[in-house]
Amino acid sequence: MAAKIIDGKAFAADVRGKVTEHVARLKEEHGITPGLAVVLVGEDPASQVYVRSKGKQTVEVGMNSFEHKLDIDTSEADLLALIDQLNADPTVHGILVQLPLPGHLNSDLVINSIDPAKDVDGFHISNVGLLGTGQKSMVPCTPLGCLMMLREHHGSLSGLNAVVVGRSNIVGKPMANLLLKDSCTVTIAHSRTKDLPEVVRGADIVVGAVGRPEMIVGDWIKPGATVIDVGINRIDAPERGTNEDGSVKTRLVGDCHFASCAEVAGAITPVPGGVGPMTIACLLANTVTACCRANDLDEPQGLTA
Ligand SMILES: Nc1nc(=O)c2c([nH]1)NC[C@@H]1CN(c3ccc(C(=O)N[C@@H](CCC(=O)O)C(=O)O)cc3)C=[N+]21
Repeated sequence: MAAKIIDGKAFAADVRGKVTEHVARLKEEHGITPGLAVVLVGEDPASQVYVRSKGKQTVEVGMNSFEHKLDIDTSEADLLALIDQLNADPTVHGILVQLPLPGHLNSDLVINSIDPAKDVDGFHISNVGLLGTGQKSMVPCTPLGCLMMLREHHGSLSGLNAVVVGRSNIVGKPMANLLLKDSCTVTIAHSRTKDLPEVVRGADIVVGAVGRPEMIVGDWIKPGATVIDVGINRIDAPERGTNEDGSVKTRLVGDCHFASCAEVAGAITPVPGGVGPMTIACLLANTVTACCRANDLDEPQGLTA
């Protein structure tokens, strides 16, 4: 195995350390405690795990965590009323509505009702437009985490060929905008791209965000390229045996086939332990950034795009 493994867990711990220092300074020098509100509608088990993890880490870095758990059949009006209340609450600097929402709720409408200044996910159309035009915005957490790891590994990204595989609003598109802003030559590819392997072979930086388990294989990777794997896919792992209830055990894999990619790449992020932990760390970083902006204070260095 040739590639350097980029340790997202360690990197995330480092980001949380910086966030902790900033939070302490905001408290001491200004008497302000940043606050993050997380809204979860319904009881999806995976979402519950993420929300718990976010709340725990928010408290660990010294911020206030406000969790709002709503019934699965909550009406759109009630959800919008809660968001209005959080928008108006001066102790809340960041608002995250856990996605996906139940089908009867219009997620575009809900997300766009969040005050853009508190939109720590960076999903509000106003933040999307600001990022797309190179203006100051809230930047989506997953692409921001990927960018931080890429900058740390490469120093400058200027002139590098980046291929983003996946065109989602939450990862692919904002990732492409951030890479463009750092002067990469950017291609957004996806599952229907003609001759996708050949397109990926041209990349110095490959970002896998297509949501298909282990689709990107070593044979597609240019020797020495950096591979950032955003995918989190749970697949059956019969080699691990069965659970007590007789169901087959599972494991997490990325969108990149780790073993074969790692033989060719110069550096690669693992799954788990890569992009995932950085996503939550960047959510905390965005909350501090939002808090500083709301109070006309200098923003933390190195925690924004
Ligand atoms: N409004 C909104 N914003 C989000 O940012 C958001 C969301 N909704 N809905 C769900 C997805 C998913 N997501 C993850 C965050 C951390 C890990 C993470 O830390 N994963 C670990 C462990 C994974 C595990 O063991 O299950 C890892 O990759 O190492 C994964 C996934 C944020 N999301």
